[in-house]
Amino acid sequence: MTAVVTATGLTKLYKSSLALDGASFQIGAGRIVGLIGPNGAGKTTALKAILGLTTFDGQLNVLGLDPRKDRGKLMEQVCFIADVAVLPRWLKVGDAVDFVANTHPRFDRAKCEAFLARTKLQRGQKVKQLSKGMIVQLHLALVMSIDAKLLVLDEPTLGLDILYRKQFYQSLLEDYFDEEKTILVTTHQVEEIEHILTDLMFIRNGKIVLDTDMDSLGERFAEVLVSAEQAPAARELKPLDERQVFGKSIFIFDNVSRPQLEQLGEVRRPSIGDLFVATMKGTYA
Ligand SMILES: Nc1ncnc2c1ncn2[C@@H]1O[C@H](COP(=O)(O)OP(=O)(O)OP(=O)(O)O)[C@@H](O)[C@H]1O
Repeated sequence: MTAVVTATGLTKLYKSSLALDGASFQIGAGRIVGLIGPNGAGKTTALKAILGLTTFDGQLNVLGLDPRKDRGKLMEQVCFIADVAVLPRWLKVGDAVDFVANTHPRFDRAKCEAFLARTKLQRGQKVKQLSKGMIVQLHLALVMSIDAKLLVLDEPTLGLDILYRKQFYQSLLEDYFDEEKTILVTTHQVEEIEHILTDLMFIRNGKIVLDTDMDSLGERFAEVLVSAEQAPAARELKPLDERQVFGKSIFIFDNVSRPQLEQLGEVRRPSIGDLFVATMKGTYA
């Protein structure tokens, strides 16, 4: 695997909290990776470290560069949308497009115009006249039109309606992504990105607690719908989680043999959301 990001023992200590606690992971080229974690888990901090926007301890290599030393060079190949994206209130939509077209060598104006045509945004509108979601739409149109090797998205669809969210992920896949590009995305709306991810990382208290590609995830984890009579036998197999639905139990198992599970009931792959809830149990205890 050609690694685009390699983190080893990534640690970030803020005054009173350990945001990253020795996190280690690798992201390969041509992957779409979801970094998923509860509030305060360290997602934004990890992204900031990757982008050279914060100091940290440990080793980090991004596209062959050290984000601490080579931020300028890195920015030529990386694009980023923050969850707190800000554009000047006086800026007109058309001027924003012109500005990026004039300053970024990898910006494709025609692509940007095509993205904007799918929104209600008008060239003459000022940022202060736009709704929250429309500002995000403008930001996404600008960033998705830059041909970057690594695209980092921190909660990219925050404040967007469901129609646009679906459209965004679809066009991320169809119009942006190719095997030369890598996307790292954080979101709390996991069910919406499930179908586009090639890899999944769970982060909790600054540590990576799950790091898997989606194919292996389906082999390792299983969800089984079990009748009340079979439930005690299922519990014997030490499930990760159990929840009740209409008098039946749904169990999630980690690394239990398929034939064994098939005797208990219908086996399927758990959704990322259910796996997340099962893995993160006790987070707010
Ligand atoms: N500038 C800062 N100064 C001090 N502590 C910080 C700072 N930024 C983040 N933290 C702390 O670091 C930890 C991780 O924060 P981070 O923003 O990385 O979490 P997150 O996973 O992105 O959370 P969320 O899903 O809520 O956005 C939290 O405990 C937070 O309080």
